[in-house]
Amino acid sequence: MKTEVNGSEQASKNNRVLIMTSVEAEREAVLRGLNHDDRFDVCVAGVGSVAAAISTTKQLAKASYGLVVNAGIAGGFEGQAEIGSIVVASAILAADLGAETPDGFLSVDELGFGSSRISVEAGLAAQVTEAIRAAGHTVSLGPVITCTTVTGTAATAEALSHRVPGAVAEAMEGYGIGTAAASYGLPVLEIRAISNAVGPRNRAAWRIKEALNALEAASAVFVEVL
Ligand SMILES: O=C(O)c1cccc(C(=O)CC[C@H]2O[C@@H](n3cnc4c(=O)[nH]cnc43)[C@H](O)[C@@H]2O)c1
Repeated sequence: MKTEVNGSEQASKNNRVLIMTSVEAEREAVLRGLNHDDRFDVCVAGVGSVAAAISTTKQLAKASYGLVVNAGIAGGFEGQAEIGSIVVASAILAADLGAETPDGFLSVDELGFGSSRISVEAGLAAQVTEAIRAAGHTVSLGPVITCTTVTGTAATAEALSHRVPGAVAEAMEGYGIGTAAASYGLPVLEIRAISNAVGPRNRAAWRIKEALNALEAASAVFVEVL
């Protein structure tokens, strides 16, 4: 739709935001942070890229948005994102989409079958990061990887951080949600709160409550910047 502003015709911007989480507990944390702002729809995507891509596509077919955000909890890479902190993706990468060879991993890009990378709006990601920091929270901006399998050994954690230098966090839906958003020509962001360290499996050490509190705090910032 075009509107007349100060005598010049400008495209009116759709300011509605679709936020996709993996599970209901994350959705509730985001809703608490948003404080009933009706510019935002918050939907459960399911776990894993495929479920998330399908759910996102279905929601995008039902209503019109200007931005899609994947929000939830995640594993943080050692030295990059501590438990209870927040990460904002500078890019979303499908880190295990490709082929294993005796000489190492080949991404789908290297295989010539597409792209394992979803770009985010760099300016907006930086703005959200700054706003979260200004609100007094610990936040890192960096690549967030999407994996089909939650990492459970130090060897896999190390291989992934070599594969994606500077990766700050690992989750399971960003690439699927980003692919759905891109198919509608929409920008995407991925914002996660860290519940556990990426490495040897220790489910008892996951700090889900702490991460959900951080996710709620990050979501309160969305109201001002998105
Ligand atoms: O048990 C609960 O109360 C609970 C509450 C909220 C979320 C959960 C989940 O298990 C969410 C699964 C979701 O979390 C992401 N995630 C978290 N840590 C990792 C990780 O180390 N590696 C990969 N993914 C991680 C992921 O996106 C899952 O879909 C439970």
